Amino acid sequence: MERNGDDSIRDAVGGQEPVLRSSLFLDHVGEVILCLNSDGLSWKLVQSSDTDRNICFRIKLGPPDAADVKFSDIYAVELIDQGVVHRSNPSSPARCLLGPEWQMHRFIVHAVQRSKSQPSLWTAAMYNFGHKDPQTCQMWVDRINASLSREMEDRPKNLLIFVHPMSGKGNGCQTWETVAPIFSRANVQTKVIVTERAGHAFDVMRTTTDEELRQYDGVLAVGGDGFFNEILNGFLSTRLKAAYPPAPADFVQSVGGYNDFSVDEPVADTSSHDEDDSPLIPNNALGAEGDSSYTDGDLKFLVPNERFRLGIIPAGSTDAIVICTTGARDPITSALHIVLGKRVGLDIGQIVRWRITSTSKVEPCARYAASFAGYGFYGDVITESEKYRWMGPKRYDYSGTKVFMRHRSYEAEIACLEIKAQEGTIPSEGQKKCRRVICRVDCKICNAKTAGDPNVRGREANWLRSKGRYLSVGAAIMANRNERAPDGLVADAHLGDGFLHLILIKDCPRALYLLHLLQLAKKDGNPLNFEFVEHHKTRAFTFKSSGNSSIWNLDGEPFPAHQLSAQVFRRLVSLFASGPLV
Ligand SMILES: Nc1ncnc2c1ncn2[C@@H]1O[C@H](COP(=O)(O)OP(=O)(O)OP(=O)(O)O)[C@@H](O)[C@H]1O
Repeated sequence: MERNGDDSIRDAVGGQEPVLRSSLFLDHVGEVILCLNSDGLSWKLVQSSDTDRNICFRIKLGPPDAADVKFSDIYAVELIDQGVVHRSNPSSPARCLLGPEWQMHRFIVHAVQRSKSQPSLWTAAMYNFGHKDPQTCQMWVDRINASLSREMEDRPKNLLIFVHPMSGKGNGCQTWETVAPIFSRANVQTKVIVTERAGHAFDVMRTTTDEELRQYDGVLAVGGDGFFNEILNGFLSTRLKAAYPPAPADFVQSVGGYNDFSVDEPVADTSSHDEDDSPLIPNNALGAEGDSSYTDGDLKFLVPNERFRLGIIPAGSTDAIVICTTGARDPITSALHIVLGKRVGLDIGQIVRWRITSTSKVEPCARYAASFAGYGFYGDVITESEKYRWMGPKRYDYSGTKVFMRHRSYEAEIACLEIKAQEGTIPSEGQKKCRRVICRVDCKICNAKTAGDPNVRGREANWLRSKGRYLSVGAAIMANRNERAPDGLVADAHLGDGFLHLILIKDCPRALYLLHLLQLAKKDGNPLNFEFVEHHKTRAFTFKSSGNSSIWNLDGEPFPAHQLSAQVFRRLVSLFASGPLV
């Protein structure tokens, strides 16, 4: 059957009828038929592959003849000055087909391109189209912008940005300068604060009025996990109204006088976009009216708040939160997640210190952690590494080795809330057994509307207890993948399932502990499969040291605590990210 021009256009757009089409010139490709479809743009080279015009000595020249870009991946479109449009790729090693250059009126479509070998790694692609008629370019820009307006609803327009200049290798400002053009192209207004000292971002976040905060769609940290933790704590310290974590009766008695312990189910099932689809939030984190968003009239900013998101542009020494939430440790990838308005709900751990030392008086102090809380080895490494900040990221290797050689263990009492065995897992089809599922984009476990564990309520709560000498106690709120632990501390921990993973490493010979650490450092390793390792998936735990002083590590920052209790708030904050494509 004879094919006409419209058939080939329909082929180029996947069979659907385009809303608009024109013949334009695409830089480094040639003359293309550009189509505006309901979900994006597509184009096809005029008179292309049948004559193999852009294949020279079997070498493919330039971008593909036909391609498409979804509106959901386009973050900006702009008219630019009249200028050169190249016919084919001049940077190609084979330049035999390099045609003429044309002076044209032009517009650029800015979009995300995913790496084929590593889909979590995104680059900012530019498609430079030209036409001799400026009106045609203007019309395309207007039509694309009109189509993008539907996508824009969830994209940020105004952001508060904190830059830690000394983060990681000391290039926080440089990292921000690299990604700033992405924000200006996407028309995002930014207020940038370069921090002058530790605690600066915390103070600003804590003291910014709710009314002022409402002007922003979110707050970004250009820095590492510790810096993000500072912003998170400044944000939550005055805004989250929550009861203390649930605890066993003897623990409550030991810190006597505080009755505000939550023994209710710590999560409520509501959902994200309609009434039945807002974030899964702690009952006890709701405002007095039980409303989880802004209250009209009093301009109060209540948490959780789904519209308002936090974000991270990685510039730190570890960047585990970014790796777990975007799948890449790359500032450009993170910036693109942010301007495209990606969203993922993050579980947040609330850690309440009751006593700093065994002799100090009871003074509850709540802190929040997004990724990890650890004691023993982890607390010692962070304490030691603070002395060597000048070394940059290498300080962790140096301090880790020193602490490993010391091989100290600590006596402590730990209790964690028992959960039903199948909670947070997806039953395999046709099988009774539950399979382990790694958290990734559109994770079914994180999006599941579970009602929580009824056993958590009141007196039915069952506490599992452990007492002895430990090399470390770790509570992983997310997998904590990083360059030293490619699968993280707990490979199948989830970003938004409402659980943390408590890992108790009991005292054991140094050689065995080394085996555990080596498994952690290995891809597809099995660090939890040792007799001296106890692993509990839980919603809450308590800890009491038998020694005098002890240091915890919260998201990579030291936190002295002799006695503490902790709980997880399911999807308490929203982050500009979509989860990793692991
Ligand atoms: N201008 C500043 N000068 C000194 N310290 C700062 C400044 N701004 C922030 N800080 C502190 O530096 C600490 C560490 O920052 P950050 O997390 O960015 O770097 P990192 O420790 O190198 O990275 P990571 O946490 O990923 O290991 C934060 O807790 C923060 O309080």
